[in-house]
Amino acid sequence: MKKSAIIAIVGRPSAGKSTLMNALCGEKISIVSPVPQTTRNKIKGIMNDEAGQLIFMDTPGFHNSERKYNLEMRNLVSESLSDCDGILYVLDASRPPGEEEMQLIALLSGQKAPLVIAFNKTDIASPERLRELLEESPGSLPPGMEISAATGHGLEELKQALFSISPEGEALYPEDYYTDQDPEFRIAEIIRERAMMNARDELPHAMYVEIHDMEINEREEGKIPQLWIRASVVVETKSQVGLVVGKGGTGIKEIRVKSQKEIGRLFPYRIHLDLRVKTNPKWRRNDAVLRRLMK
Ligand SMILES: Nc1nc2c(ncn2[C@@H]2O[C@H](COP(=O)(O)OP(=O)(O)OP(=O)(O)O)[C@@H](O)[C@H]2O)c(=O)[nH]1
Repeated sequence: MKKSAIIAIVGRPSAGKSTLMNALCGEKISIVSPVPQTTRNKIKGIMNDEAGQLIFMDTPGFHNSERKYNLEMRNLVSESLSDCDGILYVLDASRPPGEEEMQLIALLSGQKAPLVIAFNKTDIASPERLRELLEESPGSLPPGMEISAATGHGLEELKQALFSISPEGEALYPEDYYTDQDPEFRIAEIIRERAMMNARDELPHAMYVEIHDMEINEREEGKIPQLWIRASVVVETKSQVGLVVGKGGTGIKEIRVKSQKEIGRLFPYRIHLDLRVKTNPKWRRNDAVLRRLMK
């Protein structure tokens, strides 16, 4: 009998959860960025294997902070843990463990779901300090496995460990599904990722993408139809608009052209992206916007 499980991925911001999920699922599902805390949503990646199907819920980066934005994140982490069959805890071997790591370990020690622990980034650092930390923790935690999401080291063993904690069952999704995200969401994520790559230091967290309109236009016989998208990069202040637009509009043009190309790889259409930049001051303190972004 095959296995079937929902696995929540937990770990500090930038531990490499998104990179790992992409490596395991073989498709670009959750956005990857060198800036911490880019995963705002509960995104599912689906891995099909001879042994069965694992559905990953990529939880947001866990942050020990009282700010409203981060509190919403923590609630999401706890929510994800309560409706899963197993938990994959990813630790970053290249960073010293801080207060956040201690809190996560405490949170995970109290969970009912079986746990697999992975020390990531072992291509650049040794996980010895993290190993000691787990051994010292009062809860009974399983030993960590050494992996590198970047090089693929240890990923086969990790898959086996995940299947070993998974219950038997029928696959929940057809095998050719790799994500259940809707196209609008994927498009917004691609544009957001592009915009973040272009942005400077403080900007990324102050930005989200809104899709206003999408339309498929049939063209002449024999030509692929056009997918027309109207979207905005939304920032908090006027000065940030300038940063995104860039000198003579070069910044926003680059975001538009590169996003268009990437969206074109996902959908069987010729893509036309109409992209603007607008402001929505203080959106990070606005409950309605936060709820929509975290749906
Ligand atoms: N050297 C090395 N770098 C890695 C590895 N895995 C991830 N990274 C890098 O670490 C950074 C953060 O990776 P992400 O996958 O975005 O991390 P995350 O845990 O999903 O981050 P949040 O979305 O903020 O929670 C990126 O620059 C990755 O390229 C690894 O195994 N080795």
